[in-house]
Formats: sequence, C-alpha cells, structure tokens
Amino acid sequence: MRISVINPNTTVSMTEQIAAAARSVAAPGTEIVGVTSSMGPASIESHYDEALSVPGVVEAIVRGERSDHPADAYVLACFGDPGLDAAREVASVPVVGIAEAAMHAASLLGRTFSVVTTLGRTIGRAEELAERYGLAGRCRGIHACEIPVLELETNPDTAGVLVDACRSAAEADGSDAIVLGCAGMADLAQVISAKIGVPVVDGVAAGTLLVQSLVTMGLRPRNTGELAPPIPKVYHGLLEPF
Ligand SMILES: O=C(O)C[C@H]1NC(=O)NC1=O
Repeated sequence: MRISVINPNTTVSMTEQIAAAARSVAAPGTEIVGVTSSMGPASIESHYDEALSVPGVVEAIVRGERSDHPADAYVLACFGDPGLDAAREVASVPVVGIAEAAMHAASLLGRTFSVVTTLGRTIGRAEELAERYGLAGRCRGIHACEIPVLELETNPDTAGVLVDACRSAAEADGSDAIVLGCAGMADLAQVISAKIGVPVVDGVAAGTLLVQSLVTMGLRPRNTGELAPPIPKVYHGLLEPF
C-alpha cells in the first residue's frame, strides 16, 4: 500500500517531520510518500494562506493520480484541511484531512474533546471544521498556543508551551481528549499525553491510520454527483484537472 501524505505548505523540513510521524504508525508494507506542495505559502495560518495553498494541493493529487505508481490514498496534512472537497473531486482513492481525522479519532475516546492550535486567528477555521464534520457538539473548546507554525520547529520552548496549553485546555474544558491543531505538532503528541495524563490526538497519525483502514477494507470513493470529476473547461493560468 502507498499513502501520499501531502503538506499543503511549501516548507520541506515540515514535510519530512510529517512523513516521519506518518511512518511511525503505518503498518509494515505501507509506504509513506511525503509530498511538499509545489506552490503557495511557506505556512498556512490565515484564510489568505489557506486559499493560496489549495492549487498546490490539487496539483499534488493530480500529479499523484497521473504517476506510474499512484497512491492508494492521500492525507492532507494541514489542520485547515485545505482543498479537501476539490481534492476528492480529482482523486480516485480516499482523501482525508488531518483535522477531520483527529476530531473523529478524539470523539471515539470519550464524549468531548478540545483543540489546541497555533495562532488565535485560526480558531474560527477549526470551529467551522468541527461544525462541518458534525462534531461541534463534542468540541468543548478551541485554544491557541500562539506559536506561529514555522516557529514550532525553531522555538526551544515549543514542547513546554504546548504541554501547558494542552493541560490548561483539558482542565478548563473538562474534555476527554485533546486534538493538536497543527501538523507541525505531530512529533509531540505522545510526550504531551504522558505529561498531562489526557489522550492527545495528532491528525497526521490519525489520518494515516484512517486511510490505511479504508484501503485495507477495499473502500474507494464513488466520485459521482457533488464529488464527480470536474467538468472539462479552460482554466487560465491554473492547473487543468485531469
Ligand atoms: O492552521 C494552522 O495553524 C496549522 C496548519 N498550518 C500549516 O502550515 N500546517 C498546519 O497544520
């Protein structure tokens, strides 16, 4: 099985970290291919960034679908799940976003969960996603650690700040689990969970295992109706869907 884990931002070092997190949970025989978006923002932490990240997401999937060794599934490794619906129109195999995967996984650990994300300005997007995924009633709170995405790697205090933020969120909300709101936090999930005694869900791991399960069950999307392949037309300056 081959799973393509797409980093919708253009920071290669983050892709490598994301791919390592996916490999740490993938089954023997499952190949993880980390893909860095070929265009767009170095990090995604605003609606503007998110909008400009979608062409790169779609291009990565179209390229994957056309390759000689196509993926059996895709994971969109950005907590805003950018371009998820468009990705599903052009993919013939399962596509899962890490926010979608993490929220669903967290909801299986108890009744409620809280989200700890990067900047406060991304909280609204996480709220929208919880609503869209039918989990708003299970999401007790969404909190920001106020560390910008690219500083997660470089800030020496990241682990400590995230432990404190996750502990405070769990205490304030009384939630049964914590969801990490950034792919760049993936390597810290187990450390934080051990420190605070609350299950901490990383969406990269959750997404990898969810798509691996879908493929193992032999399940592929129907690609009809709303998520049928795009209608052929001219696209000026942008990628033409295959
Ligand atoms: O929305 C965020 O703050 C996190 C999101 N941004 C990014 O570049 N990768 C992510 O997972």
